[in-house]
Amino acid sequence: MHLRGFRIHPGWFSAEDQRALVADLRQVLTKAPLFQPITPRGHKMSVRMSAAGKYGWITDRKGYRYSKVHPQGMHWPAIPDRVMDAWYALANCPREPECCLINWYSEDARMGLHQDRDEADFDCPVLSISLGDDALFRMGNVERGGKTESVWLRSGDVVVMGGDARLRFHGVDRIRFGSSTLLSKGGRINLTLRVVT
Ligand SMILES: O=C(O)CCC(=O)C(=O)O
Ligand SMILES: [Fe+2]
Repeated sequence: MHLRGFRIHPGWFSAEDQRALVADLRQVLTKAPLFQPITPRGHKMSVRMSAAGKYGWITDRKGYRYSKVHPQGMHWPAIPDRVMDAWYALANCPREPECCLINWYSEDARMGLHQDRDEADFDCPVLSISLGDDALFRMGNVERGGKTESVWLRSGDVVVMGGDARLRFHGVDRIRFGSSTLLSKGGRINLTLRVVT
């Protein structure tokens, strides 16, 4: 995909680092369990979510927003150091991420085209880490509609979406269930690091 501000770092996390990262995330998820997000219109999203950091991104009947607390009321756990390392190495941004959103895709999960625009500072990129099964990622335009381009993201890949790519519509059409052995039950985890305020 040739788009200014969109960079894929294939296999940035080694197989060993990916396993360590999954162990880190298991710790996070015991403190902040995955939940089923509901859109403001009342539809269940097919991914399950949680977060680490000062803020998590949540959605329910009241709307999309960043929140300092999990839907069950607790604060979010700290962002694992291994995740922060990717930000320091690749984000090229003087600010620290305030949210590590965790999306868990089971066999039939997908994510419709959307913009990430609930953050205050669009000069900072969104950094995305893929773990587990391959995902067909689609990138569109700053407005809905028009031509899109797709790319398969694999376990260990890190994507930086900044500059011209920061406010483009994007989504995940599907995962290739069982394509990776990283997660014992299959599926995919995506982490996105965001500067929120
Ligand atoms: O799962 C992905 O690769 C993308 C996730 C995403 O776009 C988001 O969480 O806003
Ligand atoms: Fe997004």
